Amino acid sequence: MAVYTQLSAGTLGDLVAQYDVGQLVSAKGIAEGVSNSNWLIETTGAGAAGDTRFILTMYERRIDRGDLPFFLDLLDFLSARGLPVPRTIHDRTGASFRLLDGKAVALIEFLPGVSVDSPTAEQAHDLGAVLARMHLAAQGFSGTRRNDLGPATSSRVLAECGADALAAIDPALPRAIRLAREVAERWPADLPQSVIHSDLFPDNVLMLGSAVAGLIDFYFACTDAMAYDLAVTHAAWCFGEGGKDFRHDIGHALIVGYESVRPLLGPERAALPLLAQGAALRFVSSRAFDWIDTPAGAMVTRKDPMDFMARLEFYREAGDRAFA
Ligand SMILES: Nc1ncnc2c1ncn2[C@@H]1O[C@H](COP(=O)(O)OP(=O)(O)OP(=O)(O)O)[C@@H](O)[C@H]1O
Ligand SMILES: N[C@@H](CCO)C(=O)O
Repeated sequence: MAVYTQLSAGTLGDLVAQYDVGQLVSAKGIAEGVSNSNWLIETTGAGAAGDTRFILTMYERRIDRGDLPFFLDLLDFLSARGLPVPRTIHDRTGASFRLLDGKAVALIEFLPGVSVDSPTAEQAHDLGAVLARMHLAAQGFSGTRRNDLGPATSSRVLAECGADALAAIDPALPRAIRLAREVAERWPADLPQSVIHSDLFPDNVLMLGSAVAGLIDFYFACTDAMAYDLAVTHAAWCFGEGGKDFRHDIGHALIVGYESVRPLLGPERAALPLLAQGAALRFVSSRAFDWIDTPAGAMVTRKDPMDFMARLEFYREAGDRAFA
């Protein structure tokens, strides 16, 4: 479920009329996603581009409205540089978002493509290349945003969850408290940075055949190490069910694809095993926090932190071998 707010046809029609996109034809709630409400909007089309399909997003929670200009300007910046990123449709006054019943809403370009559960090596190679192109392009973006989900945060969040609450999820989970502290203490501070996506899971990538057609959901984008973004993507894409069954072919293709555009520096490559552990802990901590925070009967599917504990243990044990 990801339509938290019901909007009447009249409200939607009035909203769409604020944009030069033609008249509202239909609006369908999109089930995927958990953070925001999303609708697929169809219109009669207008304006230079003549597009008739759009995504309407209502920002429900977690997103600080002060960050919206950063996220939406970033989409426009990357799209204008030829990256497969949806641009923001600006309203007739030029604004990239509007307020509706006190909540921010934005109309976003619709991109074709489907999310894949189990990528091919070709898809992983293209994803790596697109990620590197995005990093290089984003170095020219003037906005900055601190990563508020870095290793120090993971460590603090897990400690605050507490060993007892973590053990209630799984007896092996409290160990994450110590591991997160150790990773945070060893975290490299001087790797080259750009604006990174930092949440590039399969559900945030739209594929057409073996090529990436869209990168979406930039709402965790922040200024941080490019190699960390590669490590997040590696952790998100290269494992089977439950974080088991590492797929070396996918990891290899991802890194080769990335380096076909932007070769890694020596210190970046050397840091990958640690960065991947930090990436795994980022999702262990946010998932554990959400698990404890979400009542069992809530209509939101809780994501299992143990899927990323399995990845963490793999990266600890495999070291450089995971990135060969
Ligand atoms: N620009 C786009 N073009 C085509 N489809 C899109 C676009 N943006 C979003 N979608 C569709 O809407 C779904 C939900 O979007 P998204 O993942 O951004 O949801 P969310 O609730 O904001 O994020 P989260 O993944 O954090 O739950 C996506 O899975 C995709 O199917
Ligand atoms: N992609 C994340 C959710 C957003 O932080 C996860 O799978 O835990």
